[in-house]
Amino acid sequence: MLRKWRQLILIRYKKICFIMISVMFISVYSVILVIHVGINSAIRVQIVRDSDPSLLASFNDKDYENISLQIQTKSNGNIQTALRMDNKRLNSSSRYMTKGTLKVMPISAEESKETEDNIYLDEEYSLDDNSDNRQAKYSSYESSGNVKNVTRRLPQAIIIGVKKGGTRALLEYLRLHPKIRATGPEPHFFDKHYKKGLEWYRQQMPLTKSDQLTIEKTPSYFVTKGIPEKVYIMSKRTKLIVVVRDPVTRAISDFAQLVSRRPDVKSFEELALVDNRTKMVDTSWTIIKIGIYVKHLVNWLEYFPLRQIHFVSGENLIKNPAHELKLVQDFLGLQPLIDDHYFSFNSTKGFPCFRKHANSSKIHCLNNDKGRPHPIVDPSVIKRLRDFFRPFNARLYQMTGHNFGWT
Ligand SMILES: Nc1ncnc2c1ncn2[C@@H]1O[C@H](COP(=O)(O)OS(=O)(=O)O)[C@@H](OP(=O)(O)O)[C@H]1O
Repeated sequence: MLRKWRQLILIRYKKICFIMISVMFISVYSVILVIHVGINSAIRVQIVRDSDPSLLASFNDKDYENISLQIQTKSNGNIQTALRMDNKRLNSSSRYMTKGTLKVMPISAEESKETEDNIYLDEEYSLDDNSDNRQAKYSSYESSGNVKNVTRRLPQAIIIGVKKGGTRALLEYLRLHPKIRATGPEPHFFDKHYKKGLEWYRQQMPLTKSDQLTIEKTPSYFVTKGIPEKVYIMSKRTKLIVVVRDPVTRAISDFAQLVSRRPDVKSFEELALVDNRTKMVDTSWTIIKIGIYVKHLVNWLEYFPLRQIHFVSGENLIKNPAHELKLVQDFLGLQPLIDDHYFSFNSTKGFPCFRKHANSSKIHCLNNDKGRPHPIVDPSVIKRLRDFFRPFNARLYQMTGHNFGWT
């Protein structure tokens, strides 16, 4: 009798053990499945304010480490990439603003490599809390219902380059002018979306009153073949602005951005020279090619007279932004309203920051993607690059009648 009971208990015990093990197994599997689906599915965003044409999205699900993603907007049936980021850390407080219907999705590793090779991404479009208000103001006009006398226009002026020259700073400063309306992200119409047509391009532009100028900036235009003709076809009256910077510092800045996305990339010294023995500069490296400004300028001069191209000194835009802004406003035929009162040098950041109104006490700075620390480069390689760029710089000074003072 006792034996029978023992046997019965043993059978029950085995059954209970089996059930417990199964439950544990299923739970562990489910957790793995949830994590897997969570990583691979599109990232969800919360639309914080969808009554406004500018939607503010916040990533509210969880934190993401090293993720590549893009935000696409859909407006009048057109899908546009509003923001693209590589190897970013996103958390619940990362907030991005864009227009239209939001779709946020991770980019495949393959695709993200392609972007890194051809980086013209402007991370400044990711908005920090300070610029949030600015963007809210920027969009409030569109959402105010005061749309009777406004329309979207093709840009009358374009900041066509150069990458890492200070193009974002210039656009943000110009945006302070009441007669200027500017796009937030870089539209990349002439180099990436040309097939979509001018109507698509126009739709990317902000609403403007008849006396306001529409401006966009896409720094890759300056160096991309075929674009001068395309801009000419759009309008031969388009005013062109190029922010130039010492090509050696520009190259290092461009490289610093590359490293921030691809930490495993070769050293600057290795990439800049064909080999260490001959010390020949590798002119096939995009980062070097971009800096031969005069060669790109020649392509533009085939279609536009020099008087229609205004050069901004990237160095002086940092040292004396008000002066450079005065020259740009003159070039655009605008009253020079953006003056000294708007700027305040932030010694911690090492750059000028700005007020939205001349008498406002609140100061706004560009985010940390602008003004990255530069890597230390072997002085002999710097010298080699200076020697390389010097004749091209001299020709640029001669052609433009402007000595930018690069040694
Ligand atoms: N006010 C202010 N704040 C921060 N940074 C400033 C400012 N004015 C000019 N700059 C310089 O702008 C450089 C980035 O240039 P771009 O905006 O043209 O870069 S991009 O091509 O759009 O990625 C950036 O280059 P790095 O310093 O190498 O990061 C800055 O030197």
